[in-house]
Amino acid sequence: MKQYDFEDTHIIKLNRELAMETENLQVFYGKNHAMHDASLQFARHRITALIGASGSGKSTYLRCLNRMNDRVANVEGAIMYRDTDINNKGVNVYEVRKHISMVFQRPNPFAKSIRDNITFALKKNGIKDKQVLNQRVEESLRAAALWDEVKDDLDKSALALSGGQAQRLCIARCVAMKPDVLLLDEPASALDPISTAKIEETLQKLREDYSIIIVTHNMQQASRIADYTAFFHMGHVLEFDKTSTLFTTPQVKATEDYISGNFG
Ligand SMILES: Nc1ncnc2c1ncn2[C@@H]1O[C@H](COP(=O)(O)OP(=O)(O)OP(=O)(O)O)[C@@H](O)[C@H]1O
Repeated sequence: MKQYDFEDTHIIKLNRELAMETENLQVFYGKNHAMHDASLQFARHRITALIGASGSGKSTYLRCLNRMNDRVANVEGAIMYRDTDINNKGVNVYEVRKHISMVFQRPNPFAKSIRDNITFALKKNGIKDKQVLNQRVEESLRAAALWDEVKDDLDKSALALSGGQAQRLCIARCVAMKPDVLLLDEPASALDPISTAKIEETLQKLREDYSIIIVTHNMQQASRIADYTAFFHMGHVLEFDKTSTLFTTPQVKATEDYISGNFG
């Protein structure tokens, strides 16, 4: 693999309302220093894509943002959300995840009905009123662009859905809890192009109400949907800019090589 200067970086600061930001985030898996000094800002109600080669640390970074790495890694530095450093060990992780919610690469619906997939967490959080629950089911399925396809099958098993529908159900399940930030780890990589297009459309609509951070291997996807893009390389964030700028006039050699396919 080509060697790049990790000091050669271009990270813009955002002059707008932030959803969250990290300051000097470091991640260690035992002795493996997997993320170095990552300082990034995420704009509110915008989509930010995290791109980079396999093993560059995108998922490691994303998982820190709602404390999913707690049991597997040592995470240092600040993760600021609404004036609170949520990397502080005293912070209630379950509360954090109500605000900052994660959708995984493989759709993972519960072996329950479509309706129960959505209402499960709501009920656990004390919402019992049937009318409120029904309303939340419809709202979140609509937000995830799934309502029209499943409205007559709400009591059927979620396991009968196609991969693309199941992934949109997982998005609806997150949205039902009304989080602030949605983290998505390659949500379309296991899906066919039509389902991928639906997910992209869904994310673009969701941007009106949510701040979205998405890991993707697919540079076309990043350029289609993301307002901002961060380029990761070997555990370093080397470039962060508006997506259109990063893809047309990258400032860092490693980014330029990566997006032009001249990498590795
Ligand atoms: N749970 C873990 N335990 C130990 N090491 C890990 C763990 N998860 C990731 N790593 C290591 O951290 C580094 C970054 O991996 P990570 O999965 O974050 O990269 P990535 O850019 O998301 O890759 P991919 O695109 O293949 O998912 C790699 O060296 C990987 O081996």
